[in-house]
Amino acid sequence: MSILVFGASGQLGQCLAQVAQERGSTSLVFLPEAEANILNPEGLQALFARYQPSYCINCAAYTAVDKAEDEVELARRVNRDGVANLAQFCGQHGTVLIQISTDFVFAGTGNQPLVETDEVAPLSVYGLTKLEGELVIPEYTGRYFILRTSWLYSEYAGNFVKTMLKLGREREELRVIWDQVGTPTYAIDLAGCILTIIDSGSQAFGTYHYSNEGLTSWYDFATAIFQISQTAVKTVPIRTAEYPTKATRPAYSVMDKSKIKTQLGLAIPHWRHSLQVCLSRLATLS
Ligand SMILES: NC(=O)C1=CN([C@@H]2O[C@H](COP(=O)(O)OP(=O)(O)OC[C@H]3O[C@@H](n4cnc5c(N)ncnc54)[C@H](OP(=O)(O)O)[C@@H]3O)[C@@H](O)[C@H]2O)C=CC1
Ligand SMILES: Cc1cn([C@H]2C[C@H](O)[C@@H](COP(=O)(O)OP(=O)(O)O[C@H]3O[C@@H](C)C(=O)[C@@H](O)[C@H]3O)O2)c(=O)[nH]c1=O
Repeated sequence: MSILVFGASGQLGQCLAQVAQERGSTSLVFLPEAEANILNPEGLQALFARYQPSYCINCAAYTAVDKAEDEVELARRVNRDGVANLAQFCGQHGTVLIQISTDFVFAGTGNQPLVETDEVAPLSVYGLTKLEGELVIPEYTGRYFILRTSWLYSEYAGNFVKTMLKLGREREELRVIWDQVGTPTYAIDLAGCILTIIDSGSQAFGTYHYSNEGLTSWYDFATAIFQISQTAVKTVPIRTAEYPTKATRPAYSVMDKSKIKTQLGLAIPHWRHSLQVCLSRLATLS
């Protein structure tokens, strides 16, 4: 059995490589973007013909949330058209597609944990194009898992935790938004979830929510990062309006994970526990 991983050099792609190695999973094929551009149908056709994959994990995406407001067409090509290309080849080859999506498909105007069937209404170009990527998949295949996740961080690539650690060392004071509430997700845990889905051979296709357990604000998340890493920096809670950004983010994007926990029997770690794991790994790397 072979499992093709697209976007292998990104954050989640690298986490998948780490977890696959830890679990001794040898079926994953990590494809560099030069060989596996999801916007290149000829290249994809050759890869699918060569590997005849049982699963295709799409970690490739346009993820620069603010920049996407100015690069709408590029974001749409990667987040919608690239996904359509993969879904088409998956449909033709009987491959199960595992697509990663985002809490940013929601407007976040509520205050109750979001379930998979809740109304979507993205506030940003990134969120809209990720939603378009979700919607295009069933046009080509019914054999897919869409995993919506939120606030990914890890030892790899750029993310909020690494940004806070860097800024915490450089500055005396940091101002961080406290009126956006969600749940951080350690990308290593998400990678484990993806491999568990594959190992289970589950045919319960559809859309699922996955994050760590619990909820927090960016401010409380930053405070926890500094407390656990023993970084001495003053952290000031501010409102969203005091931190203007090009893209609008949802104010409340906590996702309910009952569906994935029930279907797969998953035990999901609390965000604070996983943050401790990540920070201790980062400390050994520095
Ligand atoms: N990061 C987060 O906080 C969250 C992410 N997600 C979703 O999780 C998934 C993984 O995110 P994450 O790993 O953090 O993202 P990254 O930005 O770290 O990785 C995305 C990867 O996709 C690559 N890529 C871009 N365009 C193409 C293309 N045309 N063909 C092949 N590869 C391409 C990028 O390469 P390059 O760098 O060269 O452009 C990059 O290596 C994405 O679907 C994202 O939308 C969901 C919720 C939260
Ligand atoms: C650096 C910084 C950010 N912030 C705020 C801005 C923003 O609301 C929040 C997070 O900022 P970032 O730019 O790190 O993260 P952002 O790009 O908004 O993260 C999102 O990425 C995409 C890909 C997703 O899919 C989402 O789930 C989410 O993880 O923190 C502060 O308040 N103070 C600061 O010093």
